[in-house]
Order: sequence, then structure tokens, then C-alpha cells
Amino acid sequence: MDNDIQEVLFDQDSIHHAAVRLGKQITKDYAGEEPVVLSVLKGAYLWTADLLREVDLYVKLEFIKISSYHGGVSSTNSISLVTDIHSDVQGRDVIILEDIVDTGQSLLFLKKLLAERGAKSIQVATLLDKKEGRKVEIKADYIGFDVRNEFVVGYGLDYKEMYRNLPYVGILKKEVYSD
Ligand SMILES: O=P(O)(O)OC[C@H]1O[C@H](OP(=O)(O)OP(=O)(O)O)[C@H](O)[C@@H]1O
Ligand code: HPA
Repeated sequence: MDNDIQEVLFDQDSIHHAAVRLGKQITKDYAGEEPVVLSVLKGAYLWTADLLREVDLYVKLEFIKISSYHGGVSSTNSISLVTDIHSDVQGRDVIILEDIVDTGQSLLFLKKLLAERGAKSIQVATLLDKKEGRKVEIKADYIGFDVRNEFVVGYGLDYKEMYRNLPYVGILKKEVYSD
């Protein structure tokens, strides 16, 4: 897989430092609380594992699966709920864990859903924030790194369901794309 990568943007070490930094901040900000942590599959699977190990709080971990990108590099405007959570978020503080906020549409969808279900507060911790990709106005509260407006893979992020298991975030070589 390494041969398919043109440039590594965030290596394992820098991702670890981001997890430590944000984990400390979340631990401080939510001291005394028991937030629900909502991990957004599939992309956030590694970020969830690494960030949560740096959070010293009693948390309830939930996984939700939504779908916006259909394997390739282009986005669609419709988001669908693929696998829902089965616990009640009414009156709870919720921290959404995302691998990337790009157009912002996935996050908007989730925030609306949680607000409709009566969450007390909703915050977002994302590894990557691609601010130039935004199509809707929305902000993350905890950000690992700002990332430039290019399609990235690795550390949970896929191209056609591959590269999620790369331990770093990078950009694919042009010849690897088939669409
Ligand atoms: O800000 P947006 O433009 O909405 O993009 C961000 C979302 O897109 C990706 O998920 P995707 O729907 O591709 O599913 P995946 O996590 O299973 O790869 C990523 O993991 C985020 O959840
Ligand atoms: O840059 C990206 N890479 C992979 N998946 C994504 N989903 C939104 N943006 C991206």
C-alpha cells in the first residue's frame, strides 16, 4: 500500500500527539460528566480507539454508521442512516467522533438527528478538518489537524473501501484513481 501514496501528511507520531492533546482537553472540559461518545463508522474506527484511550472519563461508547460518499472521491448530497444506535441520548452530553469533516453534510445530518432526540449538548472531535471543502456552515469543536482541500486516505479514511488500515494519513498517487 505504501507504494500507492504520493505524500504522507500526518504520520503515526503526529496523530498520537493529536490524540493526547485532544484527549487531555476533553478530559478537562467534561470533568465530572459522563458523556456519550458517538463514533461515526467506518472512518472513525482508529481515531476512536486512539483518542478514547487518552480520555480519562466514564463514557458510554456508541457506534453509528451513515453513508455519504459511495467509495470514490466525489460526494453526493444525500446522507443516509445505515446503522443506528439503540440507546437514548435524551438529556445526555454527546461527543461525536469523526475522522474528517469535509463538506460538513454528514455532521449536519448527525447534529440534527441528535438534537431531535433531545441531546443536552453536542460537540465534535475530528482528526481532520477540511475547511475548504465545506458546503454547509458547521464547525468542529476539537480538531486534530486542518487538512488542505485534497482527497486523503489512511487511518480510517478510504478510497473505494481500501487504505483504511494505513497507520498514517496521506494522498494517493494520481495513477491509483480509477474515477
Ligand atoms: O463532511 P462530509 O463531506 O460529509 O464528509 C465526512 C464524512 O465522510 C466520510 O464518511 P463516509 O460517508 O465516506 O463513510 P465511511 O466513514 O464509512 O468511509 C467520513 O468518514 C465522514 O464521516
Ligand atoms: O478526503 C477524504 N478522504 C476519504 N474520505 C472522505 N470523506 C470526506 N472527505 C474524504
